[in-house]
Amino acid sequence: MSSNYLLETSGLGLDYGAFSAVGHVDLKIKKGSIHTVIGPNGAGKTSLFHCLTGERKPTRGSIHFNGENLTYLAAHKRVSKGMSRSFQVTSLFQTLSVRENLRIAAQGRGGLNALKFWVPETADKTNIAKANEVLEKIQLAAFADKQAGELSHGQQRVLEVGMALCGSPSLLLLDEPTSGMGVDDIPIMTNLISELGKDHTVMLIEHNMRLVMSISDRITVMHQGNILIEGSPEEVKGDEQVKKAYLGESGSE
Ligand SMILES: Nc1ncnc2c1ncn2[C@@H]1O[C@H](COP(=O)(O)OP(=O)(O)OP(=O)(O)O)[C@@H](O)[C@H]1O
Repeated sequence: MSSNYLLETSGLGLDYGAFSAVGHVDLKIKKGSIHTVIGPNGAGKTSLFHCLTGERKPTRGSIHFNGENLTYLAAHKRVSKGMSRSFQVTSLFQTLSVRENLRIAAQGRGGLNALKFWVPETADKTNIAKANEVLEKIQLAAFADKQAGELSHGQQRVLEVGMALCGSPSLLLLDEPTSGMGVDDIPIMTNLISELGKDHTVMLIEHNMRLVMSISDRITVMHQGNILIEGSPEEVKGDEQVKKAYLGESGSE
């Protein structure tokens, strides 16, 4: 496997019964890039994402990460290999402070440790330091002692990304980071992902075309379970096949 790529799939596919949600996907994500997967509704983006995170076992093909085959590795073991996905708003601890949420996420780096009540003092100091570092990065330091449930929806989505960052991932996987966000909050997420892209490899699924076109290094367009094209934002923007695939799509801007 070429060392240029952090993640490579080969012939990756996922069937739901007789239906192929993902056909044969060869996805290559370059180290240090922001790589976005787009496509019309039902194109198979989320199914592909779930194969990458380990939430779904692929029906065929392989996934190599850092040169290692982890096609069938459990989701929590992928986290310890350096793959981290954003949490869902529903998985935030609403009545705990923003800092506590981050500390718990940092504690969970080794898997299910997040749920342990007793943590050695030195490890806890490291987790608190990580939480504080991430607080700065996601620009929520001013809200550190607020309950997560008191944040705006947009800030909660930012906190989800922060929780994924607490795992110090080499690959950050984001599933529609702006979904449900108000238009005023979208630039905050756009800037955050763009900033994170400076020292992380980021793979995301996203519908907001303004965000996609402004921050992506590479874009993979999926259609009916397969890759239609992969290219730079400019290449994708002008592609006739892509326009055709999106015809009749109202979910994209
Ligand atoms: N659990 C499931 N069982 C059967 N079919 C499913 C299941 N999950 C998804 N599908 C189907 O697989 C296809 C791909 O769905 P998927 O959610 O991966 O697409 P998507 O590109 O993420 O779409 P969207 O942009 O709407 O989220 C769709 O036709 C969907 O109806």
